[in-house]
Amino acid sequence: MNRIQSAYKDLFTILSSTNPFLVPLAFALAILSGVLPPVFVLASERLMTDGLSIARRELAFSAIVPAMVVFIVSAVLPDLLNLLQQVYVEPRTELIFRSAYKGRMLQKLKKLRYEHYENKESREIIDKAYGRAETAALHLFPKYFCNALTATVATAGTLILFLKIRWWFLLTLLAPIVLERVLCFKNSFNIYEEMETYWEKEIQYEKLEKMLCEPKTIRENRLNQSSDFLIRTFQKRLGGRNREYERYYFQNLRHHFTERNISRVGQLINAGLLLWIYQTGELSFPTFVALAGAIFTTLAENLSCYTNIVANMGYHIKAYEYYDRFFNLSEETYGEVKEVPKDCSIAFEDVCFTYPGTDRQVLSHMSFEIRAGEKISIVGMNGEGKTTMIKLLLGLFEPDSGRILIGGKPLQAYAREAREKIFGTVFQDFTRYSISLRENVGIGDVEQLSDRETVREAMQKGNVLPFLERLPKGEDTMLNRDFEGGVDLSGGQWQRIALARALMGDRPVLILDEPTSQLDPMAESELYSEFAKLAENKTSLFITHRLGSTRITDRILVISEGRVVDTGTHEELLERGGIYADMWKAQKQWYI
Ligand SMILES: Nc1ncnc2c1ncn2[C@@H]1O[C@H](COP(=O)(O)OP(=O)(O)OP(=O)(O)O)[C@@H](O)[C@H]1O
Repeated sequence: MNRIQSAYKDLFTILSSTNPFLVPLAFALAILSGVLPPVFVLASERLMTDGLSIARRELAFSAIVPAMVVFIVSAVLPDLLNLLQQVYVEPRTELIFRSAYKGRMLQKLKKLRYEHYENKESREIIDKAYGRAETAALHLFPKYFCNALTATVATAGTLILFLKIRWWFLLTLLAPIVLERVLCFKNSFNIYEEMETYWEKEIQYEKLEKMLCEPKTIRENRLNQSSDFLIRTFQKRLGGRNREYERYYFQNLRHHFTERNISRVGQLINAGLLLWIYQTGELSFPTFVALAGAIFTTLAENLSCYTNIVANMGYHIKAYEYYDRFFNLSEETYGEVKEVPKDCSIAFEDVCFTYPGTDRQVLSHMSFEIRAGEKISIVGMNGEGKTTMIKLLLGLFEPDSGRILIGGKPLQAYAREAREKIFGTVFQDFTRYSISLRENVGIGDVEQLSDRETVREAMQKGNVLPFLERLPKGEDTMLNRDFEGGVDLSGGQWQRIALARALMGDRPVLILDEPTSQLDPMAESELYSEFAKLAENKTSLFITHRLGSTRITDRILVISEGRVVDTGTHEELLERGGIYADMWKAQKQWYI
């Protein structure tokens, strides 16, 4: 109950701060829509009474006109009010909620600890909250709130007409629907819980479906002729899920059937009671017909609408639980040190790390030191922990034990603004933003985004200029084909843009994770010969599988099983033998 209250408080605050007229308008429409049904019952009774009097020539025909007008207005107006609700209030509210909720959630996403994005449980909370909160809000208002208001007014108005005949109609009319809804209320939560258990399975086929629509996948599928196999896999997953739905609904069919018919039986009983009273001569024929009609129409519709809302509200309040849990997810924490260290030495002291939600220790007592300004290659076989080590160095994850020091201070000691200015990074799976080329580079340091000279300098260092000249609008060309006139680039060209982006802001630590994997031999060779200049005055970490390239750095760290197992220059490591020498021998035979 408290959650419903606070949800509504929040919704009304959002709406009134954006459009102060929307809530009063929705209230007015809802109340007027509720007043009209009992008026319709009265008008139809009056119409029949007057009609019979006219037939008996007791009244002139013109006497029926007022009742006829009220009858027509009360019959037609609800549809018009409903239309106004559907074409104005609901879409307008939807837009307001979308802006408010998306805005808030994006702000929270920005601050969230990065580890939540790679953690299954947190991912579920994020996805459910992000996908459902807005829909839940829209159901709570205007749908449920206004419909409940209309139904309450309409039901109360119609019940008064029955109470004037017998007080106990209050019990006989309400008891069946209350009983039905108590059962449905309980069951609607069960349906929700049932659906929750299948969420993971739904994700499995939804992700595959999304993948099947992507150009990258379509291209590979055409070549491998794997489309049919993957479509069959998708259908198998979807079919399995549908069978679970069917089984569930079949199991509950009898249950639903019994529940949903309690109110129908109640309607018949109440119509019988009304007939019994009519037989005593206490009711006129028009009153009997109008009220009997109300039992099966006005009253039935409004009571069932009202109670349906109560039943389904549980579903949407559950969505708010995810919304609350999302906002309770922990955020990045920062320290007090606001200055970027002058001496950007790096030290890992006995660092251990296991990804949240997994058992395997990926970094195991990792220790090493890198002096300020030193250029280091990091090598090792696949899956040994190189990228994980970088994620910890960037503060995306925190070690389970041990310390990471930058310039002699723990990483956590630095304030956000300082930490953001320490690292320039190119990840293996860098992002290809659908914005202009200049912006793609410039967002490496947003403060300098509008400084064309600085952005151009970074482009030059990243070797972007040679292909920039060939683009239709030069550096203002939109990249990716999501926009009209957008241009797609080759993998290597994108990689050069990512490198230029990392060079923005002249950050003291440069981290390059496989930066040449997509470059042609000429561009790769150029990057190696330019490396000393690119990394000038910077502490640099260069993760690579191309062992020859390690000679551009001062020293190599060899990573195996989550720790540094050897360090030295290319020549020293070859002489000493070991993992590096073995990897070099294996690779050399194909190049020399
Ligand atoms: N988000 C994650 N959650 C759980 N385990 C992960 C996650 N990311 C990586 N791992 C695991 O951590 C181990 C080390 O991965 P990492 O990416 O650090 O290796 P790497 O040395 O960079 O490999 P490569 O040379 O192939 O890039 C792998 O076994 C991988 O499966």
